Amino acid sequence: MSKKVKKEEGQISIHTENIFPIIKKWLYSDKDIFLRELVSNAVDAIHKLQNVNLLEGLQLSDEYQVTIHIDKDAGTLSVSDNGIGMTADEVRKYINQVAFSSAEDFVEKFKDLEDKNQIIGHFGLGFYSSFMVAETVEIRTLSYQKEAQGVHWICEGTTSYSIEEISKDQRGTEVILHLNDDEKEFLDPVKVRELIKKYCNFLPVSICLEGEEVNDKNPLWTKASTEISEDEYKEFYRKLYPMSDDPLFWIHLNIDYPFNLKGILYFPRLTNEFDVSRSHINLFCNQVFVSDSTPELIPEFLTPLQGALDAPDLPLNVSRSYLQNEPQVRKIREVISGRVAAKIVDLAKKDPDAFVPIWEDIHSFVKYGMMREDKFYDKVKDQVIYRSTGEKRYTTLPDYLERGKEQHENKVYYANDEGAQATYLRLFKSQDLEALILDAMIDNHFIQFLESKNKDLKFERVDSDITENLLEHDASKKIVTGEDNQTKEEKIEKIFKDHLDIKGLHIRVETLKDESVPGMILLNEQQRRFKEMTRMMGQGKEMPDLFADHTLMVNTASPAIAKVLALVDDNNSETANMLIDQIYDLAMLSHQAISKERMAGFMERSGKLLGMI
Ligand SMILES: Nc1ncnc2c1ncn2[C@@H]1O[C@H](COP(=O)(O)OP(=O)(O)OP(=O)(O)O)[C@@H](O)[C@H]1O
Repeated sequence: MSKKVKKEEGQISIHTENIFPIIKKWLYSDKDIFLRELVSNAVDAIHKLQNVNLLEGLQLSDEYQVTIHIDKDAGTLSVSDNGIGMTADEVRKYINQVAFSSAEDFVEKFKDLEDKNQIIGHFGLGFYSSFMVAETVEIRTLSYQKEAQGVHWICEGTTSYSIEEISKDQRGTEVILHLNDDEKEFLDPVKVRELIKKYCNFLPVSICLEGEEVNDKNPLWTKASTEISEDEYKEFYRKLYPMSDDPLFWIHLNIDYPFNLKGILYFPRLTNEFDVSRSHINLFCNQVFVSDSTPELIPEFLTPLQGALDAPDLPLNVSRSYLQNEPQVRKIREVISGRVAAKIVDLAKKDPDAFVPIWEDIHSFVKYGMMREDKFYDKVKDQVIYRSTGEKRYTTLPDYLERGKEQHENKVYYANDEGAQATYLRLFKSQDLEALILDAMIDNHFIQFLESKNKDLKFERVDSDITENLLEHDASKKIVTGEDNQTKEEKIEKIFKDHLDIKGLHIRVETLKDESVPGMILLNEQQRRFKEMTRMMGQGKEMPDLFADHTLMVNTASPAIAKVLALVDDNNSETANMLIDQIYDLAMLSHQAISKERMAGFMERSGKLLGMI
């Protein structure tokens, strides 16, 4: 029981005389948080009373509430609670000694520190932060204890305080801030409401401003996922991110061991306006908002995740450097990565068709995550799906390889530009060969990565070589013609080589099963990849020419090639050469790689050829 005080004046036990101005100046930029601190203290006081209530069976049955009151005439803002209250001794102990000695520690520790931003996170500001906006602070409090006497404490922004007994009927504490002249914005209910919404929106106790409850006491993450409908998840998302489209999927975390972590993480629908490079998670500590910029809590590849995380074991004034060095934060990241992987597996297995549109939105992140984290790779690798030219629009890699086992064991044919590689894809299709479409920015790296993970696996772009399956192997077609003892193939090769005098161009003559394509360009897979990589990395430097080395594959099955031969036999080399140029230019055009010089010739020649029909 506290000893009786009539009126007492004393010195707050701080040795650093100028502590108030120093801290005020240092913390100026983040002064809003005083309201969060006071409301958190009020909620704590209510929790303490609830605990005592349970332990001592007091059966205090009031509606617990924190009330914020603005008195414009008096220039005050007050935060009241009907919590546990304080006796005079407790005020001396917790306010004069505890609150102020932590302030003193703070000054001692950081007085030489240059970077002010680092300071805020290190210090539990607590009650003391009131002095950032108020010169004079009063506390009026009545302890829950029987026969407790009301206490009035006042401090006018110096190290002096006074404390005296008052009559107070209602249990609990009222903290009254006499706002400084330049802090009158905190007398505006709109501003105060905005601050409560920001910092205290999900606190578990009613917070009232001007007679109205402002907060949502039971945010969705505090409920069991089994009790929440899909619509409720979406509604909560809209509450956090108004104006956003529905999220793609979400994960509800409810972890008690080895640490406490609750929350709902949403994978958003990504639009052009969405900034994928910064963190979007709201971090809470026991439902008190802490920060919306804590990229350390989320694996880098999951930066787009949105939602709320409540980590009660982390300090309220959490700092960047704390998060970077805290082993628990690493574990949180691992848990999140594991849960996202599990969710992806679940979505893919449960409804493969519904998974497709989700995959289209998330695949780049998943692939990036697989390259960054082995564990993540192992968990999701069998769920990765690829767009395919086959009957089913999407396939997994094992399924694709299984289907093509006879024709191309361990080899994956792919296209990364359906337009430019249309001829090749058509050829593949005509022979019932399936190719995958890997046309995202990340796919170049991802292919390389998959090959390094699976030593037997080879990816070949459809235009990198002519697969055996597309070739006609009929020996009778290789019969020697004419007097010069050449095969038809040798003859065609010579005609093309003699006329197309282009640097780095090789001619290869084949007979395809399909006769519709007279010629196509082949680019060696490894050379092309190497050049593409060099291009990607060598910004500003001279770019390697992807076509410095290329092969024109001439298809003897095509009537156009037969025509070239006939024209040569007829000694009409002028028209034969026009056809050869046209075949080469068309093949280059399909790669969008025809040179400016050749383009003019191509257009002119096309006109002439049309006139000859
Ligand atoms: N509204 C209140 N009702 C009852 N006790 C209070 C109230 N506000 C503050 N106190 C007491 O004063 C102490 C000091 O408060 P202060 O906010 O400075 O630090 P804290 O809440 O302990 O820690 P933090 O720095 O994390 O806020 C509290 O621990 C509590 O015992």
